[in-house]
Amino acid sequence: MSSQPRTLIAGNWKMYKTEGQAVELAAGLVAGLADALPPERELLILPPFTALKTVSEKLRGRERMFVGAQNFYPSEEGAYTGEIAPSMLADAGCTHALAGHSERRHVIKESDRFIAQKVAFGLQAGLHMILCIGETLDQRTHGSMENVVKGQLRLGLAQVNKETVTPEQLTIAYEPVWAIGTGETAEPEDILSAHAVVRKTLEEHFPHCGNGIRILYGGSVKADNAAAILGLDNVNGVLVGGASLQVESFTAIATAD
Ligand SMILES: O=C[C@H](O)COP(=O)(O)O
Repeated sequence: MSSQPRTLIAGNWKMYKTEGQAVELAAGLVAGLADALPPERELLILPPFTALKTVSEKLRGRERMFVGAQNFYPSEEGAYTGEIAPSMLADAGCTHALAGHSERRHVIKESDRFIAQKVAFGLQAGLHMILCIGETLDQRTHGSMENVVKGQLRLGLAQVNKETVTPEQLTIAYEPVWAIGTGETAEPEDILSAHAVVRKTLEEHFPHCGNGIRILYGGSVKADNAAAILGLDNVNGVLVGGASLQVESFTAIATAD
């Protein structure tokens, strides 16, 4: 890529917020960030399914503000009780989606193969895909961070068309499982070393565009550590959970400098 990609500030609301609460939060973010979001940044909100449409309506017409889905099923339509298709997400105003979040890997037990299907299907359906990867505490203490990160990346990207994919379509989020929702943020050197592994693997996997694909950090990002994290090499944004659930903290993260 010739120009620097915009920094992505993403808020994953997980299974929080009723529709009314979600719209109130979205309205607060729009009011707080309409004039304050720095020009080189983009904001992405990932609400629960029931609030996608109304949150999208709140953000409609706002520059550099997007709505995404936390999950979907990789099929156009069909007898998949309880699931949702990318076309339905697009209909609700979604432009982005997650795949491989640690809670889906470890709680729902999604496999690397299924995650890979979602990444490829989501891209074909026109969604900007965010592939989440990251090691557990046990894997880290056994010195396996690098192998886990490389493996999840290679497997998760295995079905992506290497010739046609662009940095405008794909983002990676590195989220060490031990730092998610624990208040324990990775140290700068942990983030630097993991993101360097991700970058090198991306450059090997996608020789024509691996250097331009954004890499987000996620795991206990807060208003008081966001600026330092966003200033690190190979950190092109953050994926925020708990601190994205309040207007004040998420606004502070989105404007942190
Ligand atoms: O998707 C977001 C991550 O799971 C991080 O969550 P957290 O900021 O609550 O640690």
